[in-house]
Amino acid sequence: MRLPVTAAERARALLRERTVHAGDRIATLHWWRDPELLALLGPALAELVPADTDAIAGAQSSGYLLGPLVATHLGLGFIGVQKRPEADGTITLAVAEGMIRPGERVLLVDDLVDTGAQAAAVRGLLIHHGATWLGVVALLALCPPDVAEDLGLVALT
Ligand SMILES: O=P(O)(O)OC[C@H]1O[C@H](OP(=O)(O)OP(=O)(O)O)[C@H](O)[C@@H]1O
Repeated sequence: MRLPVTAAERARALLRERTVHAGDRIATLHWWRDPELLALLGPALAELVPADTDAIAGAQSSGYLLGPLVATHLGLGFIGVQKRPEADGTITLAVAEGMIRPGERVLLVDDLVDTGAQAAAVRGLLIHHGATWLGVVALLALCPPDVAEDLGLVALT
C-alpha cells in the first residue's frame, strides 16, 4: 500500500477520516480543533496555489483562519474580506482601501464552497478593487462542477 506523502495527500486522508458532522452539516470548527490537521492545512492548501499568486484573500471567519496559514507558508500577504452586518439584516462584504495594487493576482482561500455565492461575491469585490482573479482554493467542494469551473475552484476534497 502506498502511503500519502505530500501535505495535500495527508490532509485529504485526515479530512476524509476525521470530519465531524452535526446533523446534515459539516462541523468545520472540528477541523481547527485537530492539531495534526490544523498543522497540515497551510502546507496542504499551499500546494494547490498557482505559482504566480501575489496575495491570498479570505473572508470572515473561516477565511481569516485558513488564509493566513496558507499565506504564511508561501511568504505572501493576506487580504482580509470583512463581513459587515447592515441595519436591514443583510451582510456587506468589504475590503479596505489600499489592500490591492492594480492587477495584483489574488487567490481566495476558504474552508468550503457550497453554493459558490460567497466566492462569486468576493470575486466581484476583489476585481472592483483592481485585482486579477486567480480562483479559489478550498478544503471541500460541495458545489456543482459548473460552479467550480466558473470560480476556478480547486479543492482538497
Ligand atoms: O458557497 P456558499 O454557499 O456561499 O457558502 C460557503 C461559505 O459559507 C461558510 O461561511 P459562513 O458565511 O457560514 O461563515 P463562516 O466562515 O464564519 O463559517 C463557509 O465558510 C464559506 O465561506
